Amino acid sequence: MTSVGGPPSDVRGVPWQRARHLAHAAARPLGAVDLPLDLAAGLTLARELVTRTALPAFDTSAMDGFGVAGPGPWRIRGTVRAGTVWTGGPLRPGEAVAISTGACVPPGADSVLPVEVAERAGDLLTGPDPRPGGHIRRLGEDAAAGTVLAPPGTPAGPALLGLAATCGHDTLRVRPRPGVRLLVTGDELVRAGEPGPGRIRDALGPSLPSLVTGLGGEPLSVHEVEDAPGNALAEAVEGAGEAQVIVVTGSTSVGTTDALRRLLHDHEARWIVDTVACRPGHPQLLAELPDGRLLLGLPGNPYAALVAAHTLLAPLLAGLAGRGLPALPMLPLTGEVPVTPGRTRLLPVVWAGAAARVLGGHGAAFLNGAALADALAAVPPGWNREDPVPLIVLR
Ligand SMILES: Nc1nc2c(c(=O)[nH]1)N[C@H]1C(S)=C(S)[C@@H](COP(=O)(O)OP(=O)(O)OC[C@H]3O[C@@H](n4cnc5c(N)ncnc54)[C@H](O)[C@@H]3O)O[C@H]1N2
Ligand code: MOO
Repeated sequence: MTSVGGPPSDVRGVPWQRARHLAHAAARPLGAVDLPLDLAAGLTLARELVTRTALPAFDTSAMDGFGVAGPGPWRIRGTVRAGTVWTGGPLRPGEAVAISTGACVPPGADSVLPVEVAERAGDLLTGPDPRPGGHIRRLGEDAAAGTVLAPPGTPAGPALLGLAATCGHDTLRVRPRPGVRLLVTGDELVRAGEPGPGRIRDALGPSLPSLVTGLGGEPLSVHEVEDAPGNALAEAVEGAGEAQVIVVTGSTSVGTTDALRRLLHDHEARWIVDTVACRPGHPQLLAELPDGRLLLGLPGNPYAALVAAHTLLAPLLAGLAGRGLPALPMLPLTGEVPVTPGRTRLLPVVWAGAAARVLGGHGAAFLNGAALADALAAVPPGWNREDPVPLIVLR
């Protein structure tokens, strides 16, 4: 493919894995903000998570039963419930307290006897000889105070939020979701009902916002942009405002209406990727505008656009959020695997035991396979049938 504006040849026809790395490296992480835990959900840690207290913060009973000192039988001196502290002084050998799971073990108690194995008659307790330390979660046995529990770049998922609360944090320092403005080009597109002759339904306006959200971005708006005449695309790019990323769909190819490459040339954009050696999705592109905004061009064909979003947008948003390049698990493939010489082939797959099975319905304009897929397999050029392939997990 030729392209207007003469991007350097080393960014053209970039190998698929290299394209991912280039997109990730092009992103400078956004500034960090302190947010309450609920608002930090789904964002990315901008600094390490350190526990403020030891975990657990006190010797904790792991069972409902009796805290006992030394071998039995024992005399029960009282009760200690979760949330309270025993104030009756250290237990001496032969003494016990009734204790709840989660309660603070009194000093002197060296194990907890679960209620199921204990026999109580009044304040007399008997039971099997306890294992020293049995059923006690010792102060600091999970982590000492000040331990680093998660590095910067960790997503603030449900477990991390719970962990942060456990550690005594009310807020987290996180990087916000990168804002993404979506510009959908194509005069042939209609937005509702069945399309008439020569017209087709816009498949990308309805699908890209949730895709952006799933990749960690903030979809700001979807604008429909006229192909021609005039400079509607340039105006839309100018007007895209605060967005860190502008995604343009369609207009990536070399037809007379494909204004995007001309626009990048006119704006003296810095090319990062100009076409990727993959199928579909070959014409995708990524460039940095002089004001620092990143502009991503996705091919108009819907499955090609999806593939391209997972190739360039996912690493780009990860980089802006301060995350690492998304990891790609590997599995062998079953089913019919079309290959394209010299190009990575992106194919929809479903989980099939210890392998992934290739689905049909993956023409560049057809989303049927992708709609049913658990993942996209990235089959590299020169692939051997037995080799595991990298997978982009969709669900
Ligand atoms: N001479 C060449 N022509 C084309 C090449 C090429 O290398 N040389 N590459 C082909 C490939 S591969 C693709 S992919 C497309 C990319 O085209 P554009 O990104 O410029 O997109 P359009 O031309 O506007 O549209 C392509 C196709 O997709 C349909 N479309 C567009 N937007 C949407 C949408 N939002 N929802 C559903 N369908 C959409 C559009 O109607 C076209 O059928 O270029 C090839 N051509
Ligand atoms: O590469 Mo196009 O993106 O096949 O349809």
